[in-house]
This record gives sequence, C-alpha cells and structure tokens, in this order.
Amino acid sequence: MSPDTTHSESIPLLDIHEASVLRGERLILDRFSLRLAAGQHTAILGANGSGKSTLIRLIARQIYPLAREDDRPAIKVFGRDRWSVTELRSLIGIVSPAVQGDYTNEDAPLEVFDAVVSSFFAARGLWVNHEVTDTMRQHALDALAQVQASQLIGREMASLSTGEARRVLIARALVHKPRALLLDEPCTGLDPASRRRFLESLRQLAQHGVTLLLVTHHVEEILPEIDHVVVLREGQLLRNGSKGRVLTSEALTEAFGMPMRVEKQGDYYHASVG
Ligand SMILES: Nc1ncnc2c1ncn2[C@@H]1O[C@H](COP(=O)(O)OP(=O)(O)OP(=O)(O)O)[C@@H](O)[C@H]1O
Repeated sequence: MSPDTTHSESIPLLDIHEASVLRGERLILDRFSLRLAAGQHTAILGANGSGKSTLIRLIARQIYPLAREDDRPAIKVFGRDRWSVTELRSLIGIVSPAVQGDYTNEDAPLEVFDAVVSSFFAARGLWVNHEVTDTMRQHALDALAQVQASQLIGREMASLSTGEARRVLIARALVHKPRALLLDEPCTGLDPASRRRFLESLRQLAQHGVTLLLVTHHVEEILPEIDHVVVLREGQLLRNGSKGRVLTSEALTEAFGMPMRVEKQGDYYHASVG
C-alpha cells in the first residue's frame, strides 16, 4: 500500500472486527469490534479488569488475536493488518506506566535527551553504532519543547518526578510526528495541579493534529477536545458514541457496577459514586 493511501483521512485509525484474545485459559476479549475514524480523539473508559490494557496491547501488537475462521484480519490499523512494530510506532506513539517504569529504572541510568533521540533507533538509549543526525537532534529538541520539557535535558530519567518523566516519554513518542498517541492512564501518580497542567499540554497536542486515544478510569480526565467515548465492561464494548450520549449516570453505573452520578462541569465531566 502506498504511503499516500495509508495517510488518507478516510481510512480509519482503528478497525477491530470480532477480535478474540485468549490469555492463559481465559477469553479476555470476546469477538470485540470497534472502529475509530482517523482524527477522532477518543477516551476508552472502564473499570479495573474490563480489558483496557488488553486492548492497548492488541493495538500495539504486543499480543495477537485468535485467527478468525473466515481468515479476515481481526485488526487493522490505518487500513493495514501487517505492520512492523517500528513502523507502527511512528504512526501511533504509546505511553503507559509500564513503558515509564522501564525508562526510569535506576539500575540502568538514562539521560533525558538520549531517552528521546534514541527513539529513532527504537532503542532505550544511544549505542556506539547509533549515528544521531542534525535532523534527529532537532526533532528531539522540538518534541521536548512541545511538551515543555526542554529544561529537563541533562537530567537522569530516574531523577524525574512522575509527571516530568511522562512528558519526556511523550516527547520520545512525538519525535516521529505520529498521527496518534495512545496514552494509558497518563495521569496516574500526578497531584491535582500537575494533573491539570499535564491535561492542558495534552490539549495542545490534540489541537495541533495529534489524535489522542486516552485510556482512563477517570471521567474527569476526558479533555474537551475528546468527543468520542468508548466504555468497556468484562471484555465487551458496553457503549461507543459521542461524549454527550455515552457519559451518562446510567452508562457509568452499568460500567462500574455501582450507582454513579455524572455531571458536566464547564468543558469537563465529573463522576461520583452514589
Ligand atoms: N496474562 C493474563 N493471563 C490471564 N488473565 C489475564 C492476563 N492479562 C489480563 N488478564 C485478565 O484479563 C482481564 C482484563 O485485564 P486488563 O489488564 O486488560 O484490564 P484493565 O481494564 O486494563 O484493568 P485495570 O484498569 O485494572 O488496569 C482481567 O480480568 C485480567 O485478570
């Protein structure tokens, strides 16, 4: 497929068709279908164990669906079912707490700029055989500036706060100028003020051409730019539609198995138990 057709806006970002995922003996996703248009900022919401991480791992090609009886591909990303992981990363950047743990490991020190620029080599840090070009250097500097993290250059990743390290990892994903960013629980570990600042920086990305797929337990983190919401429950798609239609007390009560009250507060939504 030519790069031009791959980048056509008419091709969905994600097209999952009756995908089933088995982990151990258990069917975690059961004939799961979901189609997201290119450019459609989306929040993926669900209780613990509802299948959010499994879905991310499926999109990231860390796990594979069961083969379908009719041999049709169960998952296509930007219209294609075959991608090398490196190719895919340059179209969808993925930032998750698991990735962050790997980059902030004190036993394997890593400087901030190296953490970002080494993304060009799909490596964790630079090695002697990696030749960093001026263009790569500039893209890395631009990406760090885009998430207000330039001042962190020179610091060890392990010395950063949770929010700082997360911004650096988003910069690492942004060096490829991806079309989409898949963020798994991006506000975990942030205090309320850091969370608000961090969400504002995500809004900037959303407004400048990066499609956001935000996986969260928290309705409060759904940015005004996100208009599409997917709710999972027990490995199934419970709701899928516009924010106004999906973020209701009734839907969240069903999703979390407990009475929930959803209210709109300005451009954001708020949910409480009871
Ligand atoms: N490797 C595995 N083997 C067996 N079961 C698994 C495996 N990985 C996940 N599961 C199960 O699959 C279900 C969905 O897990 P998943 O991690 O996708 O949920 P989640 O929505 O991301 O949860 P959380 O919000 O707690 O992170 C859970 O019941 C979990 O116990």
